[in-house]
Amino acid sequence: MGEQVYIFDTTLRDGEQSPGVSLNTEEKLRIARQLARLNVDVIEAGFPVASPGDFEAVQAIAREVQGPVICGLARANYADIDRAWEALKEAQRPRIHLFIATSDIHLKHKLRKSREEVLQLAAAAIRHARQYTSDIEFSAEDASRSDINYLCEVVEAAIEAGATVINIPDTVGYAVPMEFGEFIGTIRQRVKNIDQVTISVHCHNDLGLAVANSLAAVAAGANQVEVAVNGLGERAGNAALEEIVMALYTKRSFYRRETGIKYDELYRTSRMVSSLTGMQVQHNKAVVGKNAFLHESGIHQDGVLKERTTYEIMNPQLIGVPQETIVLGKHSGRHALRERLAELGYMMADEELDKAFARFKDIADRKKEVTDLDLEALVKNEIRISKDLYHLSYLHVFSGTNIVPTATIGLKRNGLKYEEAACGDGPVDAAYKAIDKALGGHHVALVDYNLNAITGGKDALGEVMVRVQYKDKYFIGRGVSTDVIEASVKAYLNALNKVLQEVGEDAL
Ligand SMILES: CC(=O)SCCNC(=O)CCNC(=O)[C@H](O)C(C)(C)COP(=O)(O)OP(=O)(O)OC[C@H]1O[C@@H](n2cnc3c(N)ncnc32)[C@H](O)[C@@H]1OP(=O)(O)O
Ligand SMILES: CC(C)C(=O)C(=O)O
Repeated sequence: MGEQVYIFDTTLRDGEQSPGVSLNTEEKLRIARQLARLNVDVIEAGFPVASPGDFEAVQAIAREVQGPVICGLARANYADIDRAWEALKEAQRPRIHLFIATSDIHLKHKLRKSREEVLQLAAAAIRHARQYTSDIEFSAEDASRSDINYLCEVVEAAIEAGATVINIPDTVGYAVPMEFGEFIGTIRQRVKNIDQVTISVHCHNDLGLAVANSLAAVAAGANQVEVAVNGLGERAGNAALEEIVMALYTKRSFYRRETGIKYDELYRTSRMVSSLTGMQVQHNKAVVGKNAFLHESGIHQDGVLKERTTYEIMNPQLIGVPQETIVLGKHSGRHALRERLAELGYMMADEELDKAFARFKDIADRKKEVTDLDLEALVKNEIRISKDLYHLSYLHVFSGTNIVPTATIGLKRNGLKYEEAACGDGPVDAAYKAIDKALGGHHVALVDYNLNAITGGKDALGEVMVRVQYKDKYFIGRGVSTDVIEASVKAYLNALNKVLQEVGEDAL
């Protein structure tokens, strides 16, 4: 096979810039460990100067995760670079990723600097970073809307100053494939010593072209692609890791390039990231969507039964889609549960498995068969790392036609009981108001409420996901039960517990 294309994963940095996504350090560590198992080449762990939480997560990943290069983002200024290095310095293979915009629109309105000033800033920042490490990536933000002559000048200066990876981002997803391929080709032709560095691309999906543009760049000679699991990222997201990897593999006779990715970890990684970020994967999403390997119509089913490849260009087993050979129900034990959860991407410590097992048995008593979707719903809360302060002791709700919905709630915290009652527009509203009163009021706003039936049938589990906001931070809470009011209460309490765990009593 041909030359390698390096997979640079930015789920933990640009991916976390998805509106509404906020991961804590433990959750980021879990994702980073899984990315290492997937064998990505680079993990962009965060933007250390952005917040103490970001710094802590990058430092924890740099200390623990071996194998991939661990990268931290910094603007082209010394304070950002010093902070990034402080977080990265214990990594086995650290990389500082510096960026500054090169398009006139960004220079004029955002940076308020001349072309010459930006070129000098970029070069000085790279020289400053070089004192810490020889692995320096430089990104020309908004490259695809930059004047190509100026862009080539900046890239040349960046290489001269010591950058070892040159990243050409399509920051606002403005490029189209043929144009972007030619753009990369021009940079390769014009820039002195470009063959001495890795050429990277970072494409956004504003026009739905992030994957197509990245592949066009690979065909034109780029050898690093920046991606995020499930296509997460700012606005419409980044190029989806699983789509790039499987396109390069499936069309290897065309691209003649390879990645080091362990394909059978792809599905697991997608599930884990979806659970931890709360960003659901759309059913018809390529490669990892629920429908990606389902065949609905008769002619297709007939074809697949005769020969799978009539309608499948990828083998679901290759990417680790679990094959359901064991039916989980009330007679199943811990081993079967652990195995199935691992197949779904949930590697559980013994204590977590015990909790999940107890919840599984509870549900299995009420449902004949516990499906993969039920299981995921059950364990999602177990793997969102948080220590609950308030626990639900009891819930009574009166609701119906022509009566005012009323809820009574009993909560426990450190052995103390908190009980309150409230009326509301509906039973969920009443229960939430009762919780708010029991906590003595708080400064957290409910911004999103979603109720899903996990599987069909009368005995379906209801999964409620809420998103709450405290200042500029979002927290996701989940609750699962065969009773949707109980699921709603659990979800809200789960979110409030997370706020309290991270922010402390100031939130009250
Ligand atoms: C394309 C991308 O995805 S870039 C990464 C985006 N990610 C983030 O922004 C992470 C979250 N951000 C944050 O927490 C904050 O924006 C911080 C902590 C990074 C900076 O906060 P603040 O210092 O308050 O600055 P603020 O964000 O309001 O403005 C950005 C400043 O950085 C400057 N700047 C922006 N990019 C760069 C750069 N690459 N190099 C140097 N300066 C830059 C802007 O011109 C502006 O400067 P000004 O204050 O002189 O006008
Ligand atoms: C920092 C750079 C690589 C970026 O995220 C972008 O340009 O979108």
